[in-house]
Amino acid sequence: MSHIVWSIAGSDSGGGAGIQADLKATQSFNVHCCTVITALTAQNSLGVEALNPVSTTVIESQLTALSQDMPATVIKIGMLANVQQIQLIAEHLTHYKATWVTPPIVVYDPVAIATSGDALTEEDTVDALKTHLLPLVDVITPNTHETQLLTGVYLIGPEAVKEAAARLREFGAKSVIIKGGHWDYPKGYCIDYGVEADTEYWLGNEKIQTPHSHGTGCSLSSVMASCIAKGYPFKDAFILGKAYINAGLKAAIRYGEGVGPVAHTGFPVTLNDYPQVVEAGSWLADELEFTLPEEFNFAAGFASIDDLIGLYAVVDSANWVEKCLAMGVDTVQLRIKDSEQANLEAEIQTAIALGQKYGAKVFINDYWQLAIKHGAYGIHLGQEDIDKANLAAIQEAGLRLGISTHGFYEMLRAHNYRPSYLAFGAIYPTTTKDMTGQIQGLEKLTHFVPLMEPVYPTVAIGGIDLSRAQEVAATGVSSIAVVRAITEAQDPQQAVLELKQAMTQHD
Ligand SMILES: Cc1ncc(COP(=O)(O)OP(=O)(O)O)c(N)n1
Ligand SMILES: Cc1ncsc1CCOP(=O)(O)O
Ligand SMILES: [Mg+2]
Repeated sequence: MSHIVWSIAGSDSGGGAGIQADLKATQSFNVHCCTVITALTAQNSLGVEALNPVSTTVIESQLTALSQDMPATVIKIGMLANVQQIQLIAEHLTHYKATWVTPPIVVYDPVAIATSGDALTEEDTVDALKTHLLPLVDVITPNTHETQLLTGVYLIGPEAVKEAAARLREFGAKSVIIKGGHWDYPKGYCIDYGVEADTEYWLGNEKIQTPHSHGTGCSLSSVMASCIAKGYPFKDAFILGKAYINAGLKAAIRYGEGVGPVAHTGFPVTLNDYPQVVEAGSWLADELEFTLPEEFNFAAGFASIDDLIGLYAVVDSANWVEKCLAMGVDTVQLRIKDSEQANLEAEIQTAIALGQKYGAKVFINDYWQLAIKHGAYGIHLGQEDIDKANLAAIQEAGLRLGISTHGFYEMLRAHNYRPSYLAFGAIYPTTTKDMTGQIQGLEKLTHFVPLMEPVYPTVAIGGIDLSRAQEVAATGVSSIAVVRAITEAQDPQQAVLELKQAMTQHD
């Protein structure tokens, strides 16, 4: 599907920030970017020489032309040079949000100061931003300085960052990301904070040492706008923005005598460029003095899987476990969702014993205590299950651990635990489980696999049948997990044979 992002921002004659950066960043994510230019800045690598704001009449004519023919999925706002511009943009956003069939999502990167330290507004715009613009913003992405300017909160530590984010939400911004590029806490690290609805999260990565960071804010918010336009959750959009910037900083070179622009290197393909999800119990969390929720324990590094996971059947009874093993399915998971089921423990025990009898890999979903008690080959846990399970006990017992992920945030979170495999889904719509809002699609799988497959076996799950197995396998994923493609097949044995064949015939 084609997506349109509008960038409402200033032109940077030096080509490193503003509209010029936005066009390169959106292009890297194959998103079409329309532009509404608010100022023609005269700047180079050494600084800003003139602002040259565009008149509100000219801005309005650009908005009118675009709104008549090319409405945006996401509107990204950067430099607004004066109060009149802020008011004009706010009026138009209000109108779009009230009248468009699909109201646009607004991403605001509050550009006030250039990397050089020069001001990028004609006057003090803080009050106008708070009154007119912030109530229309879906996600705001200030850096340390911009946060302090907008909130008056000095960011001396994690609690202050949270307080500043809460202020921005009081002004009306629905979600807030406070970028930590200018912090140096813990030393040598860059820590970012995000809050949306009732969830908050922290990301961290080692600082990339380069003077050439011009245009990072504009580029990051444009990547976010592109990913949000493609339907990615805000968290995932931010993670991709971070990874994009990290890769770009590593590749940045000097043009001119001063600060060079961040490089634009396409979709981030190197895991090392991605930030860590700061997980309670991890080293970074300890440094930031985050406390562990009670009874939570962190453990990383689980036993590896002996051979290929291959065709992975997910079934709801020991009887089906046996049928699958007899048919030559490589890996089987017992997934019983009714915890009140009378024979639950017996079913688990039988499934584990069958795995041993066939010398096969049998995973138990959810019931980690029973899996340990009866010596299962492995356990499969979802993201919510991780917080409740005793990971150290699973690790000590030597059981393999598979973790479900739905997107880039969860992928990085799961990576903290160094599990035995990572599952990604749902790839397609499925009737087996309610996955509303969590359908990943083949494109995301195509990005996920090369990032993770060098580290773990990867598993694709959700809506996969014979007609789709080949295209899924073509992503390089090592395993395909299915429920209905086997359990609802007219001839399950034939289905197993054909699925296995499709998995090897994708090249
Ligand atoms: C191989 C595989 N991948 C994902 C899941 C889903 O697990 P989870 O998120 O724990 O959800 P439930 O299966 O418990 O509903 C899975 N079971 N297997
Ligand atoms: C358990 C699970 N987790 C994500 S999708 C899914 C169900 C997959 O079932 P099917 O293969 O029938 O679509
Ligand atoms: Mg589960």
